[in-house]
Amino acid sequence: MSVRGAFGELANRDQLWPFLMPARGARVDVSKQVLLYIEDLSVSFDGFKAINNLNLYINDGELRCLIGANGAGKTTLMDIITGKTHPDTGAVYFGQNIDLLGRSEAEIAELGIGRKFQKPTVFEAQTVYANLELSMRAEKGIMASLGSRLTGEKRDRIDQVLATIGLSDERALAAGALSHGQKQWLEIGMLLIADPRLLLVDEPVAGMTAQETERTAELLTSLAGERTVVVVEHDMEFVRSIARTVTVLHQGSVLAEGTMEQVQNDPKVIEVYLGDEH
Ligand SMILES: Nc1ncnc2c1ncn2[C@@H]1O[C@H](COP(=O)(O)OP(=O)(O)OP(=O)(O)O)[C@@H](O)[C@H]1O
Repeated sequence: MSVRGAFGELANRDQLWPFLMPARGARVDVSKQVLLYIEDLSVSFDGFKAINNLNLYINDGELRCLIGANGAGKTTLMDIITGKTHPDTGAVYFGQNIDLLGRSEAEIAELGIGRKFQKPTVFEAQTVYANLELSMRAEKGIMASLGSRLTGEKRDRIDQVLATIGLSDERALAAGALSHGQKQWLEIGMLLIADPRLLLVDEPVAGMTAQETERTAELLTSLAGERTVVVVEHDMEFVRSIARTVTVLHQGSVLAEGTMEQVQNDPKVIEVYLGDEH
């Protein structure tokens, strides 16, 4: 399923004149229903293969969970997708037409790939609303941040995101006053402002209460469909509650893939990862 192909002159033009770019995500070719192609990917650190000939395909609109023991390569994989780490070999395509390798982190974010790190990094002294407003201004670039006022459309967008993340009633609260779970949702909201096509979420429920975990499951499930969501998580109960397809990474490669039930009963997985739980 090779996706190497002509990237085209148009894309080069877009790089030169970003203001000519059509609406975000509009150019991503998902005619084969696959949003992310990762093929024959490898990267070594000091001779150690953190990613080892990895092949992974994420369908457009799906909610995929990545699991794997410590050091399996999950973070490194996210780092490669988002342009933070450059692989030694392999291909990473966004849709069939956009080669992500060689692009900067900023360019990849611009293309509609948002990443949520484990620790929330909201602006604690600012209100929930102001945090969302700030990400909108950052998103729109320098021109928008030169003292321009929010238009009605932008305010509607913030209201919409507040409703999605369940923080409409907390809009005037300082972000620092939110619970840990609420901060995580706010940070997801800050990513949603940019309307990403693909959302990469690292350990979203670590440190959350049971109720917050449940709410996060609902949130991520509701985001899938319209967007594609890839979640890295260690909490197996949570993974069970949200995942339709689970990919198990081990030593930088895909060890197994399928429903939670399938991977749970896969002897290879039991041996290397879920053994203790069984
Ligand atoms: N920049 C780096 N330099 C050297 N080694 C690295 C670097 N980044 C990752 N590694 C190594 O690569 C391996 C894979 O690490 P990675 O962080 O991707 O695993 P992970 O699956 O995310 O683990 P965890 O669940 O603990 O976060 C580990 O052995 C790690 O020590």
